[in-house]
Amino acid sequence: MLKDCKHVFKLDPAKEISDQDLAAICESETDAIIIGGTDDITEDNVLNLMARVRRFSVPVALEITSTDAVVPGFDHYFIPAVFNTADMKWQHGLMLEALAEYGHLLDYDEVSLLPYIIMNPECKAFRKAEGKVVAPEMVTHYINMMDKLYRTPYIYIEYSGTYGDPEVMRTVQENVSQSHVIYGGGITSKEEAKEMAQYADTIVVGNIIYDSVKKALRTIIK
Ligand SMILES: CC(C)=CCC/C(C)=C/CC/C(C)=C/CC/C(C)=C/CC/C(C)=C/CC/C(C)=C/CC/C(C)=C/COP(=O)(O)OP(=O)(O)O
Ligand SMILES: O=P(O)(O)OC[C@@H](O)CO
Ligand SMILES: [Mg+2]
Repeated sequence: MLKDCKHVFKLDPAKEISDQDLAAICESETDAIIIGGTDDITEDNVLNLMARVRRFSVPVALEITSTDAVVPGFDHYFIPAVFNTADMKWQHGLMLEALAEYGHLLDYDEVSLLPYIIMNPECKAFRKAEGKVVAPEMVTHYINMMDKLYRTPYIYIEYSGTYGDPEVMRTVQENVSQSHVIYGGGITSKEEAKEMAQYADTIVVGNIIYDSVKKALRTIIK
């Protein structure tokens, strides 16, 4: 689903957003909405946000971070897999348990793996997924492993909450051959969006929505 998307907004079901701001986001020229977050994700808040976003025609996907909060009716589902983790449960262990329990309900055409390298050690997702710090000289090796050996469909370079290092993204771009690169983290302006869009196929904009919808809308580059 993200393969045709240059710009995506990520909405957090645990955060409040007014109808007016949500309409501005959903009626913007963004290519898609992902609903997802790390903490306090419940069936209720996912269902509520999905129903509100569904009033608009923008495609909407769910990033599953809790098996208790999987709601039918999304256009697509993403399952995160963290590659720089100290505990493989965050790469495939939880996924395998979920498949053993719920696999019979899955339509694999509507589900994609979302492989992450989490670069910001301060972010919630890094802490939750027991991240291992990635030294700049290791970026190439992660990319070669994921892109050329695992041949993952996507590689999500996650700086959630902080603006990333363009040199790291340049290294990613120079080494990737087939994976679709997603960049997310700290984008708050058109200039930052343009800079990261040079290196990534898709850029994801999240937190700024909750500080200033006006600024968030300016990150849409076409
Ligand atoms: C209808 C249908 C599809 C039914 C399917 C039935 C079903 C339940 C199938 C199960 C599917 C499955 C295999 C699920 C596995 C789920 C699982 C537990 C995966 C592990 C998730 C994981 C690795 C979480 C780690 C954290 C992480 C990478 C989160 C990603 C999102 C992210 C980075 C958000 C940004 O953080 P944020 O919360 O915004 O932080 P701030 O507040 O600081 O901004
Ligand atoms: O919230 P921000 O920092 O914009 O990051 C977007 C997204 O990559 C979070 O998963
Ligand atoms: Mg967030």
